[in-house]
Amino acid sequence: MPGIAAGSAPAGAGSMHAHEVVLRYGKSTVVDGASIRLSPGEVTALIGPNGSGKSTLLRSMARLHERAAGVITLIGSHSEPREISTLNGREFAHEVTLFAQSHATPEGLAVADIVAFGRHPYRRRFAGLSETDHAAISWAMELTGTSAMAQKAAGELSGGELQRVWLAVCLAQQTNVVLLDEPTNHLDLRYQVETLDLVHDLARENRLAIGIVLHDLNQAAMLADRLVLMKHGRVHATGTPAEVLTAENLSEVYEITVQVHTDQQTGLLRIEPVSRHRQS
Ligand SMILES: Nc1ncnc2c1ncn2[C@@H]1O[C@H](COP(=O)(O)OP(=O)(O)OP(=O)(O)O)[C@@H](O)[C@H]1O
Repeated sequence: MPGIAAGSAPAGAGSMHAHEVVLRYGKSTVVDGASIRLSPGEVTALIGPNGSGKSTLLRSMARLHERAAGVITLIGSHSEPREISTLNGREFAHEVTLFAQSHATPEGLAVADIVAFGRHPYRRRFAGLSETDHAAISWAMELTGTSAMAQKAAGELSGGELQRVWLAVCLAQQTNVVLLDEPTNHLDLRYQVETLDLVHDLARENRLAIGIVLHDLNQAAMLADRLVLMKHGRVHATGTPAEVLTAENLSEVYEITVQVHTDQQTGLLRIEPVSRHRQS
């Protein structure tokens, strides 16, 4: 995937603040008073064990899960802070996109037509794609390495290829806030690294505010400016990677022994869970 070219990229400078959010499935509370702030130019990673509430929190920030309590504020590129529930659908879709963990595959549709879904918030009823739409679609496909498969049917793609197509749909939407739920799932080593590099560049070069769920703590240490470590629906720790990725925090949350050291060559934190077979 190539680096980011100017032109079709979003303007940047949006941000989002979720405050004391409570989320439930039926009577069961799965997020209990969590707060998270996404700032322009920064990658904020949500980490934590399975079932700790990361995806549900992200979905509530995308207005896909109703809140039982809490406030989520969006600061758009040129506007005052607004509670996200007060924006109409089109306004919200201009500001926030979500890369979800699972999608129904539109088997017969060509990749370019799927990426065009990302332009939906900008299109008038029955109108074709504008030049701006085409430019945004090409930009998103180039960044995600999907241009060469533009005319292929979705049903002919591998899981990882499809994953990149859905990422292209999000980018074609050209929002200032980007929410990504495990975008490196199913990707091979090359596309894992390239996707993380892309996320980094989108934050740095386009000043997007990015919230990303990651399971791989070494990827989180490499990519994130800020981390939110969750356990049982609550924020256990938040701060820079050095503040959050301590052996103590990780052992408490994952309930195993974890070693943390700084790689001498890269200066990055390396997190290593210790197998019980290696413990003396
Ligand atoms: N559709 C659902 N109906 C009922 N409970 C659900 C549903 N989806 C998730 N949950 C529950 O909500 C809690 C939080 O789930 P969530 O998917 O947000 O966690 P997560 O931290 O993203 O997990 P993972 O790392 O496994 O993706 C879990 O206990 C889960 O069982």
